[in-house]
Amino acid sequence: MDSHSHSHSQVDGSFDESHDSFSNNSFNESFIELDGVEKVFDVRKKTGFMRSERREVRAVDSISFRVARGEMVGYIGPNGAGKSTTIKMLTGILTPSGGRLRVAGIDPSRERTRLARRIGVVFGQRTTLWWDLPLIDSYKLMHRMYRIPDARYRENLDRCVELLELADLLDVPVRQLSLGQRMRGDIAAALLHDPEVLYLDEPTIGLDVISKARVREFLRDLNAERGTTVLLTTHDLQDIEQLCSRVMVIDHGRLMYDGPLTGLHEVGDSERTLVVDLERELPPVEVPSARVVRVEGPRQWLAFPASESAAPLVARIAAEYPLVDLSVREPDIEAVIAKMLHSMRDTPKPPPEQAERSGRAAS
Ligand SMILES: Nc1ncnc2c1ncn2[C@@H]1O[C@H](COP(=O)(O)OP(=O)(O)OP(=O)(O)O)[C@@H](O)[C@H]1O
Repeated sequence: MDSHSHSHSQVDGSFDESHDSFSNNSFNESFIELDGVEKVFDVRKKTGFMRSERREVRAVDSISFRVARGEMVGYIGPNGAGKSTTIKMLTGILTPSGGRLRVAGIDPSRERTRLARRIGVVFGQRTTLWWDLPLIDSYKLMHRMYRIPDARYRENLDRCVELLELADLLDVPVRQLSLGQRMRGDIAAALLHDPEVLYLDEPTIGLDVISKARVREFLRDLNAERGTTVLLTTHDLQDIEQLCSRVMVIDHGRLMYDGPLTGLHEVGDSERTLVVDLERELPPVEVPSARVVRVEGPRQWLAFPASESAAPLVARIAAEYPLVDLSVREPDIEAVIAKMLHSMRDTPKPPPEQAERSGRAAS
């Protein structure tokens, strides 16, 4: 998908009609387009009796990016960075204070209802399902609300029920579902009308390992089979690792990085941890490119660069030590972002070739 490289390069927030992405095919392919988009909230703070102060909160500050049809992109950042505000503008719930925004060629805030037929939204912390009704009744209501043709509705419902394992849950009132069951129910609800783009806000939050794996597998299949474009907000790095070839980092309303996850690890020098269980207590393992950071009896923790594969390291340890078991732990997303932002403040920008290779860090 070569056309994406054009969108990666535009991170300065300027909107220029003559920009190359408007004069070649990538314009037609890009499904989501933001050019210098801003959202400023006016916040009034009481400062005394009958007195208040007006303050501006720049939740989104001149953000520009393109997402091509069929891409799966992670949209991450610290709390309050502006992620939800961006998603709300993309769905048309909020109107931008400035800049230009298009989804499938539509201005979301002007034509919210028309766009609603083409997008699906899942908020991990809230449900779009009717709390007191059995799951199937919510789906029936959506069938009518979105005027989904009967055959299409049946087909989509059957598919979701099968892949998300909902058969036994359809007659259960939503309030009785577990978090993981409810999440699968919500994902199905967002897909009944065949949306071309799916916005997912924390889709795996609070789920156990098995439910997470099931949701991720479903999303991967959906993207592969239907070419659904996915924009994913998450605090779980494994969501990004397993689903997204591209990740955007936003901080204080600004786009700070746009590129592959490995590039993000490189910019921040982040580390993963290999936890090995040896047959018995031994001196710290000695292998190149990893260092032992903790030892507890036969168990040892080795830190290694997150941008590198664990496979050679594992092979080496398995060959030289009495290995019983192992697991790889990802750094948390907050730590990766913090390191990246820190290193960007401290070091001059990388030369363009390097930025191109390892993803783009924007100022
Ligand atoms: N309706 C509003 N009125 C005033 N300020 C707001 C409003 N909505 C969001 N903000 C502010 O805008 C900033 C960005 O908020 P936003 O919810 O988009 O962040 P976020 O990246 O989604 O954070 P989180 O990860 O915590 O959900 C924050 O400072 C927030 O307080």
